[in-house]
Amino acid sequence: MSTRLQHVKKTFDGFQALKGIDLTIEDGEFVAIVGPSGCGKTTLLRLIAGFETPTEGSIYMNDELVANANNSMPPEKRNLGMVFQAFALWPHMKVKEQVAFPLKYHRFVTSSLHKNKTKRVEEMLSLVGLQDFAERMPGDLSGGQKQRVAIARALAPSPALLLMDEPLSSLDAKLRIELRNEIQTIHRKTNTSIVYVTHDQSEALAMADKIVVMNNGKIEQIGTPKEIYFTPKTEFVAKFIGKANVLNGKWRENYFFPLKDETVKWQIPDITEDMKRQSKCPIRPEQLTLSKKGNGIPGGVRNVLFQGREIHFTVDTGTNTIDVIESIHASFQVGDRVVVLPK
Ligand SMILES: Nc1ncnc2c1ncn2[C@@H]1O[C@H](COP(=O)(O)OP(=O)(O)OP(=O)(O)O)[C@@H](O)[C@H]1O
Repeated sequence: MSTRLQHVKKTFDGFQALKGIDLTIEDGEFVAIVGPSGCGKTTLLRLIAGFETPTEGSIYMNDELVANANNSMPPEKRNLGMVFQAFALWPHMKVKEQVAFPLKYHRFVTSSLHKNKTKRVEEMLSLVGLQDFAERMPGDLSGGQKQRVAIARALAPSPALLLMDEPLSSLDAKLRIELRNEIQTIHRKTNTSIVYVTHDQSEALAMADKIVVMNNGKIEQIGTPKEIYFTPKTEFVAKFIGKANVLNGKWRENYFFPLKDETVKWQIPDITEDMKRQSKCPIRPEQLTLSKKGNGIPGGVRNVLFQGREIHFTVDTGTNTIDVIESIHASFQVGDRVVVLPK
């Protein structure tokens, strides 16, 4: 199912939480919504789900108008599944009953799924690796297992759109990576459209077909993970996704001059015209290197963080700090005078 938001605004008691959102989620697409706390991610998801009504603008599902300021189709009439941060399982139901529940009550369940509920429950539990846990109660499951049940339950009626709000944020780091891989596999197998809200940019980069970066109730940029990472349109996107350095300087075509001294001239491709107009150059720490001398920005090493696979350096240029990621063979120490160069 495709979902389209057109000029959607949402105001709560005079506070504008969404300031005009235009977004299309194509059929089968995995869209991640990222942004800092309070930027409007959950509000956007709740509007798509039908828990909130837009103050202005329209929402369409498969070209059918489902919501505008005057009318809003309730959640149960939209063909959706939902998974939230809190596991929200019913405490008195066995795992298999939790997954069977929407097969009885979701209004879009096909008659074949409805007739073969037991088989569908088995299928869903094996999809999330819980085939041996059908008889357990939620209280006897770990956090990761609970979230797997919530995913199986949401997917059982085969919804056309799955909405996930920070589904992994209450799990520990190792489980997050494990379930991240599982959600991707599930997406490949089911091809359900997914809208996935997270404040974790690495989750979005790893999982999504398309990333929507939000800030302050607005969309800053929509793009593939590679587009967002390598060609951020704004300083906010560059810093929020992957923590780029944003250097000030002058541009002449594809040449960037980070200093007044124009002998320091770097050739940098693929920078958006927006950033050039602002005389800024977003550059990733791993795209930079340190040297004792050369055609770069001079500074002093302020901090050295050994990370096992790489070393993170912070260089103080007098006006700014620049982050540089080097291989473990780099041997600079705090206090060394260096120059920063593109690799
Ligand atoms: N029912 C409400 N009444 C009043 N203000 C609200 C309501 N719901 C959300 N807001 C406000 O709208 C803004 C956006 O909230 P939202 O929950 O969408 O942000 P978020 O990006 O999901 O944040 P987080 O990552 O912290 O969950 C916030 O300033 C919030 O306080």
